[in-house]
Amino acid sequence: MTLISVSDLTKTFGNQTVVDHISFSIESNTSTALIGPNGAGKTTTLSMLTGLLSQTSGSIKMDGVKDMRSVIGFLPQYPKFFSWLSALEYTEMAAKLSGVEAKQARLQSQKILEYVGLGSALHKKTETFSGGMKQRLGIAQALVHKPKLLLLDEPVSALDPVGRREIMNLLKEIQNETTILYSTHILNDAEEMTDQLLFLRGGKLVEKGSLNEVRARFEEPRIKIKFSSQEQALQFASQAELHCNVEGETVFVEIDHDQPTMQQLLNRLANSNFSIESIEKVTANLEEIFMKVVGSHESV
Ligand SMILES: Nc1ncnc2c1ncn2[C@@H]1O[C@H](COP(=O)(O)OP(=O)(O)OP(=O)(O)O)[C@@H](O)[C@H]1O
Repeated sequence: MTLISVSDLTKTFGNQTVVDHISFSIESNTSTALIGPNGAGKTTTLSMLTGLLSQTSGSIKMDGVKDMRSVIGFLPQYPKFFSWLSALEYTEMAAKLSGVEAKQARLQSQKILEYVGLGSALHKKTETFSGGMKQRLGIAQALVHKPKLLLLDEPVSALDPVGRREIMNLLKEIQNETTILYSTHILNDAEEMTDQLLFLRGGKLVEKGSLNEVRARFEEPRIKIKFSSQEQALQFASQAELHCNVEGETVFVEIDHDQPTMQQLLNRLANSNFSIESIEKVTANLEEIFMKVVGSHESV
């Protein structure tokens, strides 16, 4: 079921269009990543979805919802945690600001802090928290009023690899109960849990689809052959009459319309005097795909 539909959403500041007629929809209980380099328009898009920023044109619609703010939870890119508040006080404050009644706010805050793994830090001041704990707290305050849509602006960008993994695992769990839209400039973050990828570049939506769909469009399969020396690699590449790139003693043979097949190459190498260390089929990694997608010009 479609939870939110965005149509031709546009934002201009002065004469600069920073979000340019983007359209997409998000299904309930799915996770969507808004991916793009610095300045692509991710924060501006999320700010319009939260209602913090009004759009210049275009529409944002959620079926049956008049005031979207009541059904949206938001974690900004640089949240302020008020160092003098405890985790419980901070989360309760967020709940009350979202209209939750006082007694219920306390109960829901305790519950959500347990859920995000801060059960033992309820009464600790936020100033003592690590980066990972702060992100957990930020997610808790965004979830405390039980929103239908959770918006997260770069939730893992400032974390080390361990913190990043922990938060991504938490988001995977949350996704079972809530719909998530998060921004990132790191495609690897989107690898496991994301149903839909939206690539922004210069304010335009340049690609959208599932990770597998995007992969299929941009993966550029190659066969990687490692020779015993660079000399052999260069010799093979010059004789092969195939599209080859040489890196040290390794040759990457591009596959175009399924040609050449692995079998063809193996047959060819078996009938030669080349000394081969390994041969395997490889595809572009996610970072390479990201560079290709954000380097494209067409909008979708
Ligand atoms: N209030 C504003 N006034 C003028 N220009 C703005 C304003 N807010 C954002 N911009 C411009 O809009 C563009 C998009 O910014 P935005 O913060 O949305 O990008 P982003 O993709 O979130 O980048 P980052 O990854 O660096 O956070 C940038 O060129 C930015 O300078």
